[in-house]
Amino acid sequence: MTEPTAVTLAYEPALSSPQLLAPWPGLRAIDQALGRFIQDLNGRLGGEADALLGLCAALVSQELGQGHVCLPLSQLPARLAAKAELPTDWQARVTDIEALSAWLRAQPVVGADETAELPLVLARGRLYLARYFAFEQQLVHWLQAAQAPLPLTVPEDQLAAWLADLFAPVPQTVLKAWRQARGETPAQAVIPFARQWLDVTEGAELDWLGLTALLEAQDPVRLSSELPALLPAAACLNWQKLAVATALTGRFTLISGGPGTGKTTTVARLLALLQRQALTTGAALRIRLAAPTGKAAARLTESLGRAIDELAHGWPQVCDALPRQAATLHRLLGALPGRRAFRHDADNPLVLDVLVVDEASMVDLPLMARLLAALPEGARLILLGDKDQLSSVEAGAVLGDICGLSHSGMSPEQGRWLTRLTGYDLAPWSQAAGPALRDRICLLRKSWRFDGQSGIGRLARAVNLGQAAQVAALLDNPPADLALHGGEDRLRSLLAAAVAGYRPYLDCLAQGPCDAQRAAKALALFNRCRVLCAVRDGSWGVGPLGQAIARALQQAGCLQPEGDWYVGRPVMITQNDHGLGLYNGDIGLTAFDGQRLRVWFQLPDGRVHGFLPSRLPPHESALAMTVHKSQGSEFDHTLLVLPDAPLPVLTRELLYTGITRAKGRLSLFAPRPLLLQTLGRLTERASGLPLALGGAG
Ligand SMILES: Nc1ncnc2c1ncn2[C@@H]1O[C@H](COP(=O)(O)OP(=O)(O)OP(=O)(O)O)[C@@H](O)[C@H]1O
Repeated sequence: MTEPTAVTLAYEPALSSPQLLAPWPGLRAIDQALGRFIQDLNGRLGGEADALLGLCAALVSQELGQGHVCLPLSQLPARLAAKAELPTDWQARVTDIEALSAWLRAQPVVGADETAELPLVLARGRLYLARYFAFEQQLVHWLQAAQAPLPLTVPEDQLAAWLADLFAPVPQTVLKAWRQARGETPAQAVIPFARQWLDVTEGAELDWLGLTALLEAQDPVRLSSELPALLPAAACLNWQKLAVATALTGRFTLISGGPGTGKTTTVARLLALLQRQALTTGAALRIRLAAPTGKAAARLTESLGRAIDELAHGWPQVCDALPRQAATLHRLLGALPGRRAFRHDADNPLVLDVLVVDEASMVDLPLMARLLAALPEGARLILLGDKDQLSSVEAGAVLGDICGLSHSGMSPEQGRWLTRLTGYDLAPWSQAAGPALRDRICLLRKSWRFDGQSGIGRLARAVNLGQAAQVAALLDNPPADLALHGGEDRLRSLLAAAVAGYRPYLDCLAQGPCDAQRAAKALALFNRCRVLCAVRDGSWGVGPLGQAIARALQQAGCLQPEGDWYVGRPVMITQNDHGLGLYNGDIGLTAFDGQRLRVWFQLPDGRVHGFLPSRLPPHESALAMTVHKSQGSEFDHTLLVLPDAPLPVLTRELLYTGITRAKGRLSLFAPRPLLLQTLGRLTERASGLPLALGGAG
């Protein structure tokens, strides 16, 4: 997103009405031009070329530049109040929202929906550029149609048995985990253990002595046969299992969860169940996997492949019929050079029965609308993502908007159906009133990756909930996997940590001429550590820090930066190149192949390929990258850097996204007060989607 600059909004003097506006902070040249165009057009269409209308249009355009889909009219008075020199009657014209709506509706350039083919749309109390309203409507219509339940093709009790099989605890795994968890006092360890590993709900009354004895016996056969009697289904709850059951009955399923909550594990089981159902009654389903970036597609390929392998022993034929290769959304849809449209659209739909899209929080409104348009009639869509991460770079917060509908729990009918399938007691999670779409949303709530002692997991949760006291306690007394460098010498600490973290990949590249195998190893080593910045500009931004790190690596003798291209330079692609198969966000390493320098990338199909630097699409150095660009990636050691003063981009979502990129260790380089202040800043993106889908506006 480009930083807005202050410009003067001046309207064509030939037109009537107040022509002014003196410098209006934050409006870009493009916003100003659009405002002027719409104001003029209104005059030409027989209305009044009113500067207030021009300003409204300019503000909508400005909002889009900041990720909002529309301008809620209720926000106009506050916007105008921020400005002292206004025509005296303007404040009065915008404070009465009903009168303002009526006035806007009467303008020739303003339509009530996208069918009017006018540049602006006023709907849901919000002013839109018509194109964006059309995108939003497309989503609303598709999602509403997808709410209709799909008929089951195999009997319910058969599905319940398959589900139970998919989620049955693996005795060896449970017993191994128990050996690690039991400690000195098994009687005390059993309750937290049962909650973490056996899906027992909080407060459930069970035969704890009997369960402890069974676990202590360490007999897998006994565990399999005796566990069901000790653990009645009504005392258990597994959100992953509910997500799989949910996906059976609808065209649309959204699964959201933080890192390690089992989204991939769940989708592997879900696809297995859908495929088994299909194979029992007819032909196999055509399933496709996709993600917004090449990196995210490669991760999905890898992690889903692993999850399918884990299932394969029990469901071999079904697993053979599951896909293992994910593509980028742009490749799936068939990007056309230089155009926003895709080869696949409503007239040329994709050929598939089920589409899984991972990292869906990164998908913006226009791309989501184009994706839905390209889905064939009757196809199922499964979105995976983390609703608490940063929203897409471009306008919209589709995943977050839809997830917001789940605040009212599930409908009682849905609760009863899921109880029939799982035996769980879902009455506490059911609520009569609420939007229909909430039944298609599944939130995974338990992390399987970060154990209770993990500082990263605890910090991520506390940040996500805005719990300043817990965050402060963790920072003051950090567990082994967390470190805060908040003092004056934090740049020195950061450079030392970056040198230590990047040295292994540079050593690997220094061992000899680079081929695909060495490049793959170096890329894997580079992925172990990453410096992530909250901002692009300023001394703590990506550019200056990247240069400082390069100098520190040079002083340490592991990098010889000469000219633009040198061995060890990591670069990130900033613009898709479908011909080469390189996508925005892909990261490559420069290395000498014995004859010339090449930049080596891992492609979504797993191959590693070296490109001549001159052939690369637009790119930038990547010794430091922004948190935004890191979405969809994870690193063993994440070095997260905040600037030294508050900025609008510093939000809770940004902090959470940065923290959750860390798998094993997180080092924070930020003043402590700024970190705590950031917790209180939440991103809000204006959109009419929740209201249109029956949620709170
Ligand atoms: N129900 C489960 N029982 C046992 N282990 C599980 C379960 N669900 C997930 N795991 C384990 O937890 C880890 C994380 O799971 P998974 O990769 O599916 O999570 P994710 O939400 O997709 O993670 P990411 O944040 O990387 O997208 C994996 O090692 C997986 O095997």
